[in-house]
Amino acid sequence: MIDMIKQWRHVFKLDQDREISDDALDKVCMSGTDAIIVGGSSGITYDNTVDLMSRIRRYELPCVLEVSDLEAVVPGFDGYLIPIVLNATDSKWMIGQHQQAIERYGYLIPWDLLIAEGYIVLHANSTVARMTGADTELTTEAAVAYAQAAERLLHLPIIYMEYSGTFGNMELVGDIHRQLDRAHLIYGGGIDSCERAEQAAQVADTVVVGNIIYSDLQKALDTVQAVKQSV
Ligand SMILES: CC(C)=CCC/C(C)=C/CC/C(C)=C/CC/C(C)=C/CC/C(C)=C/CC/C(C)=C/CC/C(C)=C/COP(=O)(O)OP(=O)(O)O
Ligand SMILES: O=P(O)(O)OC[C@@H](O)CO
Ligand SMILES: [Mg+2]
Repeated sequence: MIDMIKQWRHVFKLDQDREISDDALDKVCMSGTDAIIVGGSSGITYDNTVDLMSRIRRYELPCVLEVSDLEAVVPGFDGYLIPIVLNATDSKWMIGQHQQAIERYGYLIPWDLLIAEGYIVLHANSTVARMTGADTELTTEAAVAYAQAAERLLHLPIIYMEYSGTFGNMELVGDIHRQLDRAHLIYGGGIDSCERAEQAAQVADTVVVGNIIYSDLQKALDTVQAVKQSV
C-alpha cells in the first residue's frame, strides 16, 4: 500500500455526501490524476459509499476509502486510509474509534490493505476541526513536533496536513517536510487554482484536491497538470 501511495503526486478526494454527475465523474477519473480518495467528515453512510465506489470502479485508477465512520466501511476498495488525528483534544479521534473498530470487526480486517495517516488538522473553522476538537493554534515548533512524534515514535507512514476548506501555510508545510525522514507528506486544503496547486506540490509529496471539484470542475481538472509539472 505505502509503495503505491508514495507514487501519487496528485489525488482527487470525492465526498460520498456530495452529488457528482456521471459526466463530471468521467472527467475526474480520466484527468490523469494518480488516484481517487473517497472520504468526507459528515453524512457518510454505507449506501452512499457503495454507490460512489461502484461508479468509480468503472475506471482503472486506484481508489481508496478514507475511513471516517465505522458503519460505512465497504469492501472492494484498493485500500483503506485510517486517519489518526494527532492534535485532537478528544482521544476518540486519536485511537478510541480505532480500538472499537478492531474490537468489533478485528476478525474481518484485511490488515494488508489498511494504512494509518497521522492527521494534523489546521483549519479551525472546518467540520473536521470542530468534530475532533483539534487544537489548530499550533506554532511551527509544535506542529513539527507532532509530525516527528508520528514518524519517529509511532512509525506512521503518512503525515496528512489538513487545511480542508482553506489554503494553508505553505511555509509551515515545507518546514514539516524538511523535518521528516521517511514519512510521506500529504497536503490537502483550499486548492482552487493552478498557482496554489503548484505551490503545494513544491512542499508536499502528494497534493489532494477536494471541494473545488464541486464548485468549478475545470479549475479542479487544471490542477492535475499544475502538480505534475511541478518539480
Ligand atoms: C473487508 C473489509 C474492508 C472489512 C472492514 C474491516 C474494518 C471494519 C476496518 C476498519 C478498521 C479501522 C481501524 C477503522 C477506524 C474507524 C474510525 C471511524 C476511525 C476514526 C477516523 C477519524 C479520526 C475520523 C475523523 C474525521 C477525519 C479525519 C476524516 C478524514 C476525512 C476528512 C478530513 C475529510 C474532510 O472533510 P470534508 O467533508 O471534505 O470537509 P469540508 O466540509 O471542510 O470540506
Ligand atoms: O476540499 P479541500 O479544501 O480541497 O481539501 C482537500 C482535503 O484535504 C479534504 O480532506
Ligand atoms: Mg470537502
